[in-house]
Amino acid sequence: MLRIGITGGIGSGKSVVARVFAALGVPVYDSDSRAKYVMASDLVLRAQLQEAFGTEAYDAAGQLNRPYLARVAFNDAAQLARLNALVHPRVGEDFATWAAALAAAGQPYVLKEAALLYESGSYRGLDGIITVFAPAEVRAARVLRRDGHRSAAEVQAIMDKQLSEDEKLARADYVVYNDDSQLVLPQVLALDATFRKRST
Ligand SMILES: CC(C)(COP(=O)(O)OP(=O)(O)OC[C@H]1O[C@@H](n2cnc3c(N)ncnc32)[C@H](O)[C@@H]1O)[C@@H](O)C(=O)NCCC(=O)NCCS
Ligand SMILES: Nc1ncnc2c1ncn2[C@@H]1O[C@H](COP(=O)(O)OP(=O)(O)OP(=O)(O)O)[C@@H](O)[C@H]1O
Repeated sequence: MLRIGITGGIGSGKSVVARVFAALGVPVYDSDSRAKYVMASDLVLRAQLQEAFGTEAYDAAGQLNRPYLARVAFNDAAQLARLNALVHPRVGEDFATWAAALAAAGQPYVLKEAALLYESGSYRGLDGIITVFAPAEVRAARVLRRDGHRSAAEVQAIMDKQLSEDEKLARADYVVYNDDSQLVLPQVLALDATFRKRST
């Protein structure tokens, strides 16, 4: 079974593109939401996050305090590195377990969707990477429309913590253009055929 990564900067549309693969029956691992699930359910990780970022890392109901962590981590490279070092290895283990079950069930390929495949090093365990491309100004406008609670400066701060589009494009094995220059569906169908063929 192939393990294919799908990445792209904030607002590139990787979740939208991943949903098209999912509609074709491809299992998709959503690293963002799995990271949040692991941060909420893994008691060791929870204790480590509270030790690193204070008890405010969780709210009174025991839920992850995302606005607090976003403020702390997206404004300070050292704090973000600390958060990543605690969370990313656990997400890696969670993905490995998830993918092993699907391999045993005979899936030809699965997708791992993550904003940070290169930055987190998790590209190393994958058989190919798709980068979803859209220019920075288009991505910023989409995120401002989607995330009402984030300011333009906050979106820019997140972009500054991610690899540039140029670098992601240079390192990608496959690219899906989601900048309105091409239709997405034919690009996804072509990749789906490629991966099914590669897996045989
Ligand atoms: C800091 C947290 C709690 C903020 O949550 P919030 O709901 O406000 O934002 P959300 O998760 O939707 O992130 C917004 C966007 O920021 C970007 N982003 C998320 N984590 C990171 C990071 N560690 N480094 C750079 N960019 C990031 C992504 O493009 C993401 O879509 C959350 O992002 C988090 O737990 N991040 C650490 C875990 C992680 O790295 N997740 C990403 C893939 S594993
Ligand atoms: N081609 C498009 N035209 C218009 N809007 C789009 C297009 N592609 C995606 N969007 C919208 O842009 C926003 C960002 O897309 P999406 O959530 O898929 O991005 P993402 O890459 O997963 O971002 P993040 O890193 O924040 O998770 C969404 O609201 C989505 O509906």
